[in-house]
Amino acid sequence: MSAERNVKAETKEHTVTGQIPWSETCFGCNGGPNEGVGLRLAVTDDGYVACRYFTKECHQGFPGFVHGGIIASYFDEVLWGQTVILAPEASAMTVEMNIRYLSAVKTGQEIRVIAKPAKVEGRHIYVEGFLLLPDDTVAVTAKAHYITVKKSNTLTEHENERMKHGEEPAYRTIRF
Ligand SMILES: CCCCCCCCCCCCCC(=O)SCCNC(=O)CCNC(=O)[C@H](O)C(C)(C)COP(=O)(O)OP(=O)(O)OC[C@H]1O[C@@H](n2cnc3c(N)ncnc32)[C@H](O)[C@@H]1OP(=O)(O)O
Repeated sequence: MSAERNVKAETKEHTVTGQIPWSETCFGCNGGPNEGVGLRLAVTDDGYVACRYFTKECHQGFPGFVHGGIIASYFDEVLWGQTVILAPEASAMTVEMNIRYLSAVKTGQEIRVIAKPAKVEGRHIYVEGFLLLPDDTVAVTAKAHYITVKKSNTLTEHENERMKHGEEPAYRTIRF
């Protein structure tokens, strides 16, 4: 496997057109006192799901660096966002994920996590993504495979109540 390390992405500004609804009960969405991750997923006009995120000190593995399991959570959440665009009437669960950690990600900095437009084959949704450091270095890449299930099989009435809908994205463009 080739190691495409220290590669800088060629970036451009993308227009944000909306935000994926988030849930208080989800570890990836909830950034409250229980120390969830707290990601907000923006949707761009060219079909990406993208997230600007300030990495938290409480998510350290090695001192000063984000734990690899937390980085996996960033991807599980952001790549999952593509499944919401593709199958809003369903809910999708992760069945496989492959992550390549190319460069360490420091805590206390703003990163961007991006999900490319997905490939769909029946119930199977395949999504790829990447994480950019502030200097546009591609630090992590990921591929995930989701399977759609009926929403009623995964969300309780209580969870549905705690879904947030009307929030506006915090930014109008995102560079990646
Ligand atoms: C807008 C909504 C908001 C919600 C807010 C909350 C935010 C949530 C954010 C969450 C974000 C993060 C998300 C998370 O963290 S999701 C949490 C982590 N993931 C899981 O726990 C999933 C565990 N798996 C299952 O529960 C079942 O397998 C599911 C329900 C997915 C399918 O079981 P079901 O009984 O329905 O279907 P089936 O068994 O007939 O299989 C169907 C097809 O799938 C294929 N297959 C199955 N497994 C695998 C595998 N491992 N690799 C490759 N392929 C696999 C299988 O061969 C078959 O293929 P085909 O024969 O059709 O070709």
